[in-house]
Amino acid sequence: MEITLRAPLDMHLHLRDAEMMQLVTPLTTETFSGAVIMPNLVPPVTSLEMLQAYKQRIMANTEGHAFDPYMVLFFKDYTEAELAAAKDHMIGMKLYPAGATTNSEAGVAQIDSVEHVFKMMEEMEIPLMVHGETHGFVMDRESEFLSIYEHIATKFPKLKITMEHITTAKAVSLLDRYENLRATVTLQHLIITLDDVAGGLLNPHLFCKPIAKRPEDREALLDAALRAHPKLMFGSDSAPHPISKKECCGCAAGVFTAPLAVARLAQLFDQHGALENLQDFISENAQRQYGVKPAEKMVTVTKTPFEIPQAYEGHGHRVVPMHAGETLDWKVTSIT
Ligand SMILES: NC(=O)N[C@@H](CC(=O)O)C(=O)O
Ligand SMILES: [Zn+2]
Ligand SMILES: [Zn+2]
Repeated sequence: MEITLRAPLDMHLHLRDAEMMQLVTPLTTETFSGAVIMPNLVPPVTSLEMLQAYKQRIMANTEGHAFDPYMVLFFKDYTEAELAAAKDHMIGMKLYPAGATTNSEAGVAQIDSVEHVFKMMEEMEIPLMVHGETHGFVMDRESEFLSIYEHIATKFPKLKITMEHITTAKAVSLLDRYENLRATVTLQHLIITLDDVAGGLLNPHLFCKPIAKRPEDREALLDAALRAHPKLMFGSDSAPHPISKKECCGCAAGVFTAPLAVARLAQLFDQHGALENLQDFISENAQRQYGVKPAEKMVTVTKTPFEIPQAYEGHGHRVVPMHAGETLDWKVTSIT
């Protein structure tokens, strides 16, 4: 059994910089036609110059694969002139509540203090992407943030807002209530719950922000993905960290899934008899939501064993993927 996917897109991806970027970039550009490149570098991508230089560094590491990096500016209080200059070079701006996740210290402390930026973005048709978590109790952070999404969506009805990496049933239900809200969902949040992270022996390689939630949340996310809800897009949130930052005390948040994402999604959709909806979930929904026309790429995935390595190594780094050492039932077998 096999399926051929046209132009897979990853609408939420961390490629990092320097040696780590050199190691992980080809692992995405091989199987994806395009990806939304998150700007939480150190320091974050906060100017057109930084964004263009970062794009060039990425393009120097695609190993010749056809690939479009959809660049993103780290949200801050920009002037109208700065936004106007950057607009055609980016797919949107990413808002991080200060301190909510990895490298977000330069994020926004008071969201109601930046509404004038939302206004400009709405007028200039610049999409807003959001890491939607409060600083509350870890399991409630996303739910508590939903009223902020509702407030922004209502006050700025023409602003397109992406709820990044949603993890709760309540977030799924917002998609049908607000025209201008859409969302990405990761691979891991369709598969795991908090039990897989911390219910037995602690698994640092499944620790990410937002933390995986309850079985009923996973069910709602999976149901929406399997029926390719038109406002839900695949965004891996593949977030590599060096092994020394994961297997340690004070583990960094982030799950590395880029090299297995397409194969694992095919396995998941097949298990649930929904393979025919994978094309929409992994590409068409994003094309329609963002109006992007991705690079041509046909990726054939076959029901055949795929041994996931214990780690991906190179450029002085070692990164452990999700499902390390396991064998998947599906594998990418041809890319043209
Ligand atoms: N998801 C994560 O757990 N980590 C991401 C940041 C983010 O997307 O919140 C990272 O950059 O490592
Ligand atoms: Zn995030
Ligand atoms: Zn992320």
